[in-house]
Amino acid sequence: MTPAPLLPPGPQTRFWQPLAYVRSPYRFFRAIHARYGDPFTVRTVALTAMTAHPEGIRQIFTAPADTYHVKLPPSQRRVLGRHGLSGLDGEAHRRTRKLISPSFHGESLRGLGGMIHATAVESLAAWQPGSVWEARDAMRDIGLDVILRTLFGVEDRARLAPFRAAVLEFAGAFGNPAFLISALLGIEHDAWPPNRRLDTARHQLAALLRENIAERRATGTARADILSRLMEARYDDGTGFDDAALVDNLITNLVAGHETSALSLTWAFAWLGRHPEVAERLQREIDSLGRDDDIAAIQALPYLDAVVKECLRLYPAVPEVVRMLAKPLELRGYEIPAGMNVAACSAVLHMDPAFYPEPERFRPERFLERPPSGFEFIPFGGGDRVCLGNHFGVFEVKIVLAVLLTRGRFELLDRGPVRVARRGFLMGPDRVRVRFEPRR
Ligand code: HEM
Repeated sequence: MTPAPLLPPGPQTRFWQPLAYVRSPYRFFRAIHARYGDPFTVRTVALTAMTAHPEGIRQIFTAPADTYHVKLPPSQRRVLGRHGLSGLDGEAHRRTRKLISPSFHGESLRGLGGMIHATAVESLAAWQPGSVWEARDAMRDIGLDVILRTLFGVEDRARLAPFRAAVLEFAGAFGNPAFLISALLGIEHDAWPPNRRLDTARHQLAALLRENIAERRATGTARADILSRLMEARYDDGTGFDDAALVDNLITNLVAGHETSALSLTWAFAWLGRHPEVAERLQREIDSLGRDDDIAAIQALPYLDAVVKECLRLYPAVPEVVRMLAKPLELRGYEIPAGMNVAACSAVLHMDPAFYPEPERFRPERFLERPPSGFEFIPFGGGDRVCLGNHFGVFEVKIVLAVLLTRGRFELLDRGPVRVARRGFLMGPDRVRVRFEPRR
């Protein structure tokens, strides 16, 4: 009989761990790391060997692609579909990513700046002076409108309403706690109400997207949005995405992209309201531009860049980046067997005083004094599956913040200790109420 492999140390309890993980992954990972060292083994959704050390993270992110495979659980397939990037692995993933990636980077991204700017300006114009809003809701509305314009290409006012309703219903269905709990428990029946609500919502959204695609195929209208770019993209053999792949990739990006950016913006309000000295320095830098529609100038502001990174560092929306092993992997002296998961733990790495002195403090200056390496700062994951929207997300957050701070004044009403809450699959700040006054 072959001996069981020696895994990194970790607690032995079976039931307490998933519960503690679901309640607060930050507290859970930090406590276990402090007790057992690095790497460590935990039982979250599955048995997982984790590291928060840059060397271990390098080993995970630079391993050959065939070290890992993707097995989307049925609940995730229900949300993302069968033909989107997240469900692919190996060569199929590499090929598809190569085809999609240019639409989210470089020239294509620069072309989207005007749409994001217009979305932020229109949202702000609708707010009443003195109104109080929950930052998460307001930022989510902006995030959804950004998606509708940049990804789906919906600009026509008359068509916005049904699209917005379909996206909101779909986002509500996959973020519904009842759906998340049933997904964790493996309840997959089509007739189960949370599953049925999700299927119906996805079906309606997909129908609108297919209609939009068919119209473009018929009229051949070329536009600056991402859907147009995806429709024009070609593999080396001259073929492109069929409708099913277009729809699933648009929906994948909607799921992966709308709430993550909105949570980063919400964190910005939570932190700036508690740190007036940072808010003043940022305001001076943004005001120095004199206008808020010079997209290239906004992107080049060093302090704005540092503020956005510090918001991404403290409580990363995805506290651990997981890979499923198809082959054994050497992780800091341990051989982790195929079938297990490995994970890079940003929740612990981003709090390591060796890289981030006084890690609990919100201090954007740290990114100007000592920019971290790619294995010391991982809010977007890394390696072959690094977030497809890493540039898009930061680009969007910077434009929206620049517009809001140029045109508005914001007073944070909830100034107590920072509290973090689960937001579906993600983590984000709890209760960030803000009072708005126009500046000009
Ligand atoms: C601040 C905003 C965002 C954060 C913090 C974030 C974070 C992440 C993380 C941690 C991953 C997993 C990466 C890995 O496994 O190594 C990921 C994957 C992904 N993200 Fe993002 N994301 C953000 C914005 C976006 C946006 C705006 C989009 C698209 C519009 C997007 C699309 C995706 C996609 C498609 C994947 C899967 C990539 C693949 O499997 O190849 N994300 N994101």
